[in-house]
Amino acid sequence: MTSTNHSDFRVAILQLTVVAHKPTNVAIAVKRIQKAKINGCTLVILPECFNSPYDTALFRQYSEAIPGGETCKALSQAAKSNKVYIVGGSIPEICDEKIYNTCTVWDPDGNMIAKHRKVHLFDVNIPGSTCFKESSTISPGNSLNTFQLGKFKIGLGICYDIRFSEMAALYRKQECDMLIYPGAFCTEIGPLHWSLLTRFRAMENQAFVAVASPARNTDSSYVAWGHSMIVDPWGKVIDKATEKDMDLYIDLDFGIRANIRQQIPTENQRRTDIYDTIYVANNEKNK
Ligand SMILES: NC(=O)CCC(=O)C(=O)O
Repeated sequence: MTSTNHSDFRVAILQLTVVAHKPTNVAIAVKRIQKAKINGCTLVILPECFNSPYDTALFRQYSEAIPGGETCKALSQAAKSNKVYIVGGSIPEICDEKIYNTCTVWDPDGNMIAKHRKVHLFDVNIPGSTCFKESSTISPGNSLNTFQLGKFKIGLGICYDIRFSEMAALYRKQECDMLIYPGAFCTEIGPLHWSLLTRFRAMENQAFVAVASPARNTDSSYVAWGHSMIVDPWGKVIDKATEKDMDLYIDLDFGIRANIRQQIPTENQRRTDIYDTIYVANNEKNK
């Protein structure tokens, strides 16, 4: 479990305050990306719905084409002028009249190198707490998506996607070194599940996991939990934010991932003969 002072690269998680005015959200993101670059970061991660309130009634109004819309143009330019990789949180995307909750990834030349549409939509009904039906306006994505940062492979999910261990396991199977989930848990569920899920996905997949939330804004209809964080492959929280508007800059040493995979080699110890039939058996039963 030893760690060294070696850093493969420095990552920034920008916990931005999201307001109703889209150009303000985008301008603030661009400024903070520049600041992350000045602080030596190679990869910058933005929160879920960083250019729009997280509100089903507003997603269509805020939506834009990818990659032709104004937010993508700003992210592409910011990546290019600062020579950084950007995981652009998520934005409401419009395509063929459908709306998606979509994350874009930009390389230091300003090229879009990946795009992930939220696969699992946040439809929950907890009486007296949280009722949200993302599927009332958002359509789900149907694919898993990764990108390469040098020799490291990174898998993408958006918020509610983190609850589905199968998705993370598939990324593990694709040998992802890190998983990134822009997310906006609410203040009711966040305290119990946000950190737990992040640590669990990191520990069970022996990968770094970063979650990036908007800052808490009590003026918005949906109040985000905040507490963006990054967890190492042992499940240890390397750094975390409070609920406030703030940025994290974290050095990542991927050697630690090789260590845990060697020391606790669960990857080679899987009894797939027993449990990989779990859904097959269910499907057969339901026929
Ligand atoms: N934006 C989301 O998907 C919220 C997910 C969430 O709060 C959860 O509890 O899961």
